[in-house]
Amino acid sequence: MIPYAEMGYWRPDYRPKDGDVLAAFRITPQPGVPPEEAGAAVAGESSTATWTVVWTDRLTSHENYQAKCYRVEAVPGREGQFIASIAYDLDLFEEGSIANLTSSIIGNVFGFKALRALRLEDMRIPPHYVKTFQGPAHGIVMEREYLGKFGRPLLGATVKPKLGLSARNYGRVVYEALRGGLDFTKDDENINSQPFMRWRDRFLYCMEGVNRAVAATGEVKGHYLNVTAATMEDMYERAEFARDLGSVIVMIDLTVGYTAIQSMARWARANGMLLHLHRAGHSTYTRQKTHGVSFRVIAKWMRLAGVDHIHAGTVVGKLEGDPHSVAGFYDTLRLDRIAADPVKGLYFDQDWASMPGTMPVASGGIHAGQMHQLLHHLGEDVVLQFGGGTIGHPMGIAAGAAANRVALEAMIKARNEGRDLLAEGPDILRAAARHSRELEVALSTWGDVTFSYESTDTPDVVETPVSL
Ligand SMILES: O=C(COP(=O)(O)O)[C@H](O)[C@H](O)COP(=O)(O)O
Ligand SMILES: [Mg+2]
Repeated sequence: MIPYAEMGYWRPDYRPKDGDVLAAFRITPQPGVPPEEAGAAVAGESSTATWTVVWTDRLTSHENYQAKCYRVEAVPGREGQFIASIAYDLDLFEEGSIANLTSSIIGNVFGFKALRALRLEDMRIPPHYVKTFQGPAHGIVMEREYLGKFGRPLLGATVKPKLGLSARNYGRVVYEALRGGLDFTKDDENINSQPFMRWRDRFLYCMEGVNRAVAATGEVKGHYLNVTAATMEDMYERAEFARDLGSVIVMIDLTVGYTAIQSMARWARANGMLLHLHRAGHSTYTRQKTHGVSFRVIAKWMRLAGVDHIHAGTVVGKLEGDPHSVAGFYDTLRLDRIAADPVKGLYFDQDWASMPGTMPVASGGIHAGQMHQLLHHLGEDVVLQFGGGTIGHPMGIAAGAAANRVALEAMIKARNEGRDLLAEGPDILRAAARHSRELEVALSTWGDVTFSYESTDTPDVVETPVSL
């Protein structure tokens, strides 16, 4: 076997071009494999190479098409781990196709024997390639304009229990939560069209709940109707029915796959519907810190693919995610130009070339008592999604919704007055609760609930000095 480094995939002299796609891989070579050879192998296997030289290379502009590992650096404090920086010529990828991009970048290479583990930490998508994607069907600015809601995070709730409610009872939860003060309710990731509630019945009762809540409050409201299904034909049928019923938003799960997501994004733009993406399944490959794909890369791909919303972590809730890397995910989704920042796990500068932003959704074990932390960490352009933290309220669902709305508005007012949310947050909440029995009960029920139980996860903070 000819070493990949000798085949031209290790090129420490190479200077990336503006139009190159760049990737930062965390590599853990097998014992005895030099890190430069492991980096070259990743470059080779994710671009043109096979295990030996083939004569047909000479029929192509081979050197141009070879991905180039141009830097390998040891990760301080993590023995045996290195960051390999790899550049890919733009000609290697089909325009506007996440499927094609990923078949190269994460295609074969994660099973490669020369490596014990491999993690795709970040990518730089050059504006030349960004411009070939549709991007979010509408984006954050248009979403706010459609909804007429400005200056605060949006509020939502996932209907619980996840499975088993009949359509009529499900629609009652939607109505109660929306009339109580939320902007959105949401199907859970695994609600599709099961025997206990078929999709058409769910859509009808949910939209009845939405319409009654709109009439009662005078606000635009929505329910994310999950159109995830076995085939594109089924998804289109469900989405069209949602549109015909007057829904402002539909939802899909990450499990449907990249091509289906891009198709639904195109449909959502053509039909004036917001598109919500639940990242169901992502932790199977994002959570391990030495193998898999970082969620910041998934976030980047999904902004390109064209979703308006994506679940991106909460910092304080029940699910994994440290504050620095969650900040990196939110920046990736919302900002137009992002500077490399190793503390946030951002390895490269990223220029989105005015592609609209995707609204991050914070969901998973959050409640009104954390409102100061949520606003502090996550900012304003975010959907705060309280499932148990609405539907579990002792006074009922509408009361749970009201508690969240009062807590949010109190916190926005305090922020606008320049108060220190983290230091004064609990006092601000207690003061607001003097005028809101719903918030008072929410705080006494969940005020002490935190999910800071010892996590054995290594924080996903980047210790490497790598930046472009
Ligand atoms: O059902 C919920 C939250 O319910 P609850 O509010 O009752 O905890 C969402 O599916 C998860 O938050 C997904 O996680 P993530 O948003 O991290 O992808
Ligand atoms: Mg869920």
